[in-house]
Amino acid sequence: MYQKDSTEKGTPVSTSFESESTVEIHHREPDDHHPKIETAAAVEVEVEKGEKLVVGTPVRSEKGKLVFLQGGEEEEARFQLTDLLQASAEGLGKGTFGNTYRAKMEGGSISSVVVKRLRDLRPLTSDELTKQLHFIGDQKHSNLLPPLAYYISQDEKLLVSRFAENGNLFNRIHGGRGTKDRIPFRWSARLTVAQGVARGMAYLHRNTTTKAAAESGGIPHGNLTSTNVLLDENERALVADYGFIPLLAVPIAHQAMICYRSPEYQNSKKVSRKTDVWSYGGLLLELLTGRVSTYSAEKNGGGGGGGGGRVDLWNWVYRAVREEWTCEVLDAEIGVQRNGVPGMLKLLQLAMRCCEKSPEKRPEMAEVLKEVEGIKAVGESEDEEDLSMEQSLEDESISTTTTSANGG
Ligand SMILES: Nc1ncnc2c1ncn2[C@@H]1O[C@H](COP(=O)(O)OP(=O)(O)OP(=O)(O)O)[C@@H](O)[C@H]1O
Repeated sequence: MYQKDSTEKGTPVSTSFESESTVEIHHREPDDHHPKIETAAAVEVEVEKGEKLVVGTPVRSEKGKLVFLQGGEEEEARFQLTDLLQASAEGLGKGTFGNTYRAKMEGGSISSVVVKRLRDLRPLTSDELTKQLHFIGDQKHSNLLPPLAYYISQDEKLLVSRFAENGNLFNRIHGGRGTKDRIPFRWSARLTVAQGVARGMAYLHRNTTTKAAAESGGIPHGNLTSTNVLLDENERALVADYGFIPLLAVPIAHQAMICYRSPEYQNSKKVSRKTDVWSYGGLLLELLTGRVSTYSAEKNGGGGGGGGGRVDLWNWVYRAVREEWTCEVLDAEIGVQRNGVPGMLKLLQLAMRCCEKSPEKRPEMAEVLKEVEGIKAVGESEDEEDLSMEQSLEDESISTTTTSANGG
């Protein structure tokens, strides 16, 4: 197992696992406090006319081994448990499930993977846990980051996924503001991210078209935040960490979604497609305003300082729209791209609809996707014109400032 439990970002941690041949996962009969979780194994969902998706695959009993999930087979040829054992690890942070590390492997054709130590799980049987992990692994879309493999032993429950080269969206939006290290995050790139996230989310929701599937627990996402949207080497948005809420112990699950909690979630503590739509609206507000919601700032170690970066995002934007200073809510970094402003305002309106207090008034993700895909980014040459204007505005120091997540 990991010898040192450090969550400090960038702290090298030596890794070594104990090889174990048996697994002990709490076996407990369901009761009122530990209700049985419906797993996905037997659920068949009609996703489109004539197309059947069988969610959940039979689980092989492979205790104490690195088990590759569907789609991880390619990696199976590229790295094995022994490679992970020898990897050096760097703490990336601590999330709802526990600590997350980047494991850097020597040689081999895959150099880095991310390892999550799952903590505070519900008392699940081994079967329930692995079925849900396979169910999550079965979700395949180019804007999702599925886990590649898992490892379960007496002491450890590890989840392995691809390392996203460009980190998370929170840092992309807020990182390096006011410093020379800031890499501007243009409107067209933000719109592409918004569209990518909508595609990934609409895909997840597509599979909840039957009651049985909805109860299977794999989806909805349940914890969509800007730290759970990762960016690959081409800055493509990858939605991560979906479908885990049903695995978590109840008090821990209730701590999730701290950034983008919808009003009804605060009362019912139940995730749904509509709580996801609210979270997506929150994500759009963060993308458009460059502001950090007070809640995510707290979660991410106080980021968002420096002159009004931290706000109660929803109330602030609602007030702004009511009082007709709409354009002023836009992040100055994109607000100067004048040709893009109509598209930005359309996206802002969509964000507001996603954040309707009443869940029934919120659109479904499929509708959201259609709308966000209908918004066109400005052409590159227009972008360039805007940039020269932006430079002069920057000189007058009008940009809003925030700081990066995790103290970065
Ligand atoms: N596959 C990955 N590639 C690159 N960075 C990652 C990857 N997975 C997680 N991270 C980053 O590692 C850090 C810790 O992630 P973790 O999922 O443990 O917590 P979180 O996303 O901050 O919070 P929560 O789990 O509550 O949503 C975050 O900054 C996250 O963006």
